[in-house]
Amino acid sequence: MEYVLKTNSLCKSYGGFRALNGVSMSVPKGAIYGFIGKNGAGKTTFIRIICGLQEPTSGDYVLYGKNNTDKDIVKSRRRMGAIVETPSIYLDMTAEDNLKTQYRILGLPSFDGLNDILKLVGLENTAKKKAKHFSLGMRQRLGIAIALVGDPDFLILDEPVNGLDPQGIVEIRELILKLNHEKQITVLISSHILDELSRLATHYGFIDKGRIIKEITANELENVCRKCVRVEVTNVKALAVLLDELEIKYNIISDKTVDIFKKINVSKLVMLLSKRSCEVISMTERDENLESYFINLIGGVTYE
Ligand SMILES: Nc1ncnc2c1ncn2[C@@H]1O[C@H](COP(=O)(O)OP(=O)(O)OP(=O)(O)O)[C@@H](O)[C@H]1O
Repeated sequence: MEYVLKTNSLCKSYGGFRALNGVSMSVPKGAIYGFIGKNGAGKTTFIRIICGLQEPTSGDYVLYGKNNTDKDIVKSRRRMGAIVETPSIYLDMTAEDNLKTQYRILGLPSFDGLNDILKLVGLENTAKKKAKHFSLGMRQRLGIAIALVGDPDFLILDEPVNGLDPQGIVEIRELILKLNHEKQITVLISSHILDELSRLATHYGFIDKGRIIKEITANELENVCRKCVRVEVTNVKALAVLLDELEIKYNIISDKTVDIFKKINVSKLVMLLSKRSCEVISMTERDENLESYFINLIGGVTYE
């Protein structure tokens, strides 16, 4: 597997406080990597370090094959666009002038591709409207447009849908998917809006108290979180044999419980089992999602 970013035991201390405590994570090329953690978990600190805005206290990382201590890390960073915390836009300027400013900051010789970027983020018709008159969603899309100047193939977005209304959230989602699918841009996206992230991400990294507690692919997570009915019976073996006969998928959880991954006809199941001297003690529908998975991971604590 090819990785855009690999970090190795990154630590960051502020005085005596460890904001990052040995973060090792890997972002595969082509991924939409959902970076999940509650407020204060260390997401922004991590992103600031990767963007070169802060130095790690210890540990290192490799971005596009270059170690952060390597002089050529600057070249790797040119392949990256980012929004850290809030997008850096000039409110008194139009979308076009904001982009032109970014072209100049990056020292690009012409404004080639500017109109394409405006179109891509759906701001091509904003003409002379200044960014201060944009909706929050438009500002966020302008922030992404600015991050796209220089044609990056890795985009880092820190909480891009925070504070947006449902329509704004959908627009950002569609934009991120378009950038990933059509332009093959790898995206690292931090968020604590897990329902939204679960519609996008191909990979997840969970951070808590400055530590990565789990990395998992969306497919793996789907298997873990599959909708199922948990059935408690007096004879698991009899239930397993019956489910095999009916070609229904299941997981044996304990010597009394089985998770069944299909809608089942309860009365039929109870009747068939009773013929095999097996009683059903209880039956519960389980629908674990990204949010409950995360809460379980961090030890059952709710988050803001
Ligand atoms: N410059 C700083 N000086 C001291 N402490 C800091 C500094 N920056 C961040 N911290 C602390 O480090 C911890 C991690 O902060 P960080 O902003 O990285 O978290 P986060 O996961 O991005 O949270 P949020 O979702 O609220 O943005 C927090 O406890 C924060 O108070």
